[in-house]
Amino acid sequence: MAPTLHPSIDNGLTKGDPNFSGGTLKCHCKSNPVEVKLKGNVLHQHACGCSQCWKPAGALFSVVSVIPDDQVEVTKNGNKLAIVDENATILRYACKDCGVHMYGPIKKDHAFKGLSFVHTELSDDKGWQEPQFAAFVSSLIEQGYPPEKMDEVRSKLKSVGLEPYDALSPPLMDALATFTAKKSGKFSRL
Ligand SMILES: N[C@@H](CCC(=O)N[C@@H](CSCO)C(=O)NCC(=O)O)C(=O)O
Ligand SMILES: [Zn+2]
Ligand SMILES: [Zn+2]
Repeated sequence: MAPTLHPSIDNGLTKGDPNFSGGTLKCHCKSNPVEVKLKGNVLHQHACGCSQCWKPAGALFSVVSVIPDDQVEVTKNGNKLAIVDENATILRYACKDCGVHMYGPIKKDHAFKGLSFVHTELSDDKGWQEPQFAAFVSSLIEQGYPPEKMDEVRSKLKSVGLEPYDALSPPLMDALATFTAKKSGKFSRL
């Protein structure tokens, strides 16, 4: 049987709306849910197989994207939020009651500083950018997934139009590498 990647990609992707202007994320709490308003559409939406991104129950992958920090506003029950790991690059703010990650800014010196990681499946609004690729696919194995089933996972990702990578996509990896080269002064030698 084909593996369950994520409910929003298992049966094919839903195209986003290029004119979409944002919406509200809600955590899974039945009462007093945390709400986060996103004042625009997201960028670089992707499936992520890493161990740190929040995944819904039963899913192998997270679906995660970024949005500029100034387009993120906690609008309800922000007192329920706490940072999952203060030492991580992405400071993931999760609901202390249901565990859902609501937003994750990067505050340290980094190529993606100024962007927050978010999960648009927490919103009922329609039009969010569709996933563009699959990242950190081999990381599934680190979490106990059988290596011999990885061909099946990669085939299923490809069948829905998601190119599998074992890190981020090449343009994003190039952006990270460019940042590193600039920081270390390597560009001055070229
Ligand atoms: N094998 C590790 C990889 C974790 C990892 O590097 N994750 C990336 C992508 S998260 C969204 O795309 C990352 O940038 N992490 C920084 C952070 O999480 O703070 C694993 O599976 O844990
Ligand atoms: Zn909650
Ligand atoms: Zn991740």
